[in-house]
Amino acid sequence: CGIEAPCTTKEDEPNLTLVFKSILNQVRNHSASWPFLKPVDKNEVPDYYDYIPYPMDLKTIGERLKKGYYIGKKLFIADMIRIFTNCRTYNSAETEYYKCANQLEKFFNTKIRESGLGE
Ligand SMILES: COc1cccc2onc(N)c12
Repeated sequence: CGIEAPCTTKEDEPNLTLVFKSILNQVRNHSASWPFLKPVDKNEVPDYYDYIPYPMDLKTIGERLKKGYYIGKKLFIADMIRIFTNCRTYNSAETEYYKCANQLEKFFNTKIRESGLGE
């Protein structure tokens, strides 16, 4: 759907929630997703929230998806990218976390392209 080919009916509109759900599940199942499955635990990492004002994780994205928060692709992509940028802000480049963020972002970008959500 777009200006050149407007959606004729509701059915034509790609069911974005299904697409986001599929991408989220594939990202969650990736071997590099383990640091990002749930919010960083303040007890484990006491200063994390001093450096990261807008935390994000895959569990939170799943909850937002269920609530219908992602009415467009930009909101979904922004939350996912925030996971990676937060991780690269808090962790230095040689850490396992930083490497997981880069690997997972590469995988995510591929899924976005494959799904046709990319530009
Ligand atoms: C378990 O995840 C962590 C533990 C400790 C520091 C962290 O920065 N970014 C993370 N995802 C992270």
